[in-house]
Amino acid sequence: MKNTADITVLGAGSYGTALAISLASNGHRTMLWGHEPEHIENLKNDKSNEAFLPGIPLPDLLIPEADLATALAASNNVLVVVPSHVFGLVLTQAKPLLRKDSRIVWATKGLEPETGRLIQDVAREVIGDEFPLAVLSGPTFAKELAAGMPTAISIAGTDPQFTKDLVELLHSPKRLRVYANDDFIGLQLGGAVKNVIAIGAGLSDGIGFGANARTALITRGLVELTRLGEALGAQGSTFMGMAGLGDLVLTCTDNQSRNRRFGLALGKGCDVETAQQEIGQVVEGYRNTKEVYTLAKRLGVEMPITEQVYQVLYKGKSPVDAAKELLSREQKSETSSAE
Ligand SMILES: NC(=O)C1=CN([C@@H]2O[C@H](COP(=O)(O)OP(=O)(O)OC[C@H]3O[C@@H](n4cnc5c(N)ncnc54)[C@H](OP(=O)(O)O)[C@@H]3O)[C@@H](O)[C@H]2O)C=CC1
Ligand SMILES: O=C(CO)COP(=O)(O)O
Repeated sequence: MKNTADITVLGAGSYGTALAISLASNGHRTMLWGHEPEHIENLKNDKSNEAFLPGIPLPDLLIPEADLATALAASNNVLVVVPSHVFGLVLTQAKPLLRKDSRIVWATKGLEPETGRLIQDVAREVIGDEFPLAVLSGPTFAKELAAGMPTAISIAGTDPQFTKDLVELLHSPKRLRVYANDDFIGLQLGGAVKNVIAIGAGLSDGIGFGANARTALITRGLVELTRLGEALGAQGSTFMGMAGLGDLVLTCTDNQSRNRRFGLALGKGCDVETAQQEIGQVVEGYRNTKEVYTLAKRLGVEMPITEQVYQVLYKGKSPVDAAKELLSREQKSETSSAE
């Protein structure tokens, strides 16, 4: 009993801990693995994750664990919640320790660094084809989820039974509404692209533009996401749900979003490095911008907002010049898919 769990979470940062708290609060024995033994020791001693979610108690059914082999032996359900740039690395470390019946789900939002491939491609390359895969995504600030505030997410995967089991594990009639979705690609893409648009919304607000500009960015950002998604084989309707519109609205409008705060700081004149340091947690959108830009170029999909955010982050363009370029684009039909 001691070393078994209903689910193991890999990644003891803010979101991994929030999801582990949620699962344990639902009555499921949940092992939470983190790569820093000292951090895990602190979790055990403090019975909270003071570094990432200060003041929020860890339920008794949440078991912090520093040994990856022990964590992976404990359960066949493995929820990966590390930043996208280390997803492949963590899965490579996990591979020899996985059980034959392991099933892998991730809450990581992003694409593979440099190539812009979907996380599913990274997973398949590292662990092969035999393990069921799934993704969970949606508008979920870790702090609110951990505090038990009402939240909704979506889950999709390669194996309907795994998706169903994950919904059962995570769903709580009191706190967390979980929707099953059948668009595995769409759910992976939404979380990556919204990070880029959230930086764009932050840039706009940082410059001093208003609600009109922010809302136009959200709306046209949704068009960009849908266009890219459809080119990859996702369903356009997915992006009207939690992993598209839902997450875009959340992260473009609320300062809990690190991506939005990053954009805000740049819009006010801060440089990339200082802005990242001040935030102190992962700003996925910084890398995602390059990844989404690369993917869009490869597929020949036009994404003007992404292109301008890329120019600001990687080419030294000023946020004001990027805004001017977006505004001065040629006139066009709002609904034309041939833009
Ligand atoms: N926070 C949120 O509200 C949400 C986050 N997400 C997504 O969840 C993912 C994780 O983000 P989040 O938890 O917020 O990020 P944080 O920055 O809060 O935490 C990241 C965690 O990953 C750990 N980590 C870094 N490198 C490695 C590694 N090589 N092996 C193992 N662990 C490692 C970090 O450890 P260390 O501190 O030692 O570097 C840290 O504990 C991201 O893709 C994010 O987009 C999705 C929805 C909501
Ligand atoms: O993905 C998130 C909320 O759904 C978290 O957003 P940030 O990474 O911008 O903080």
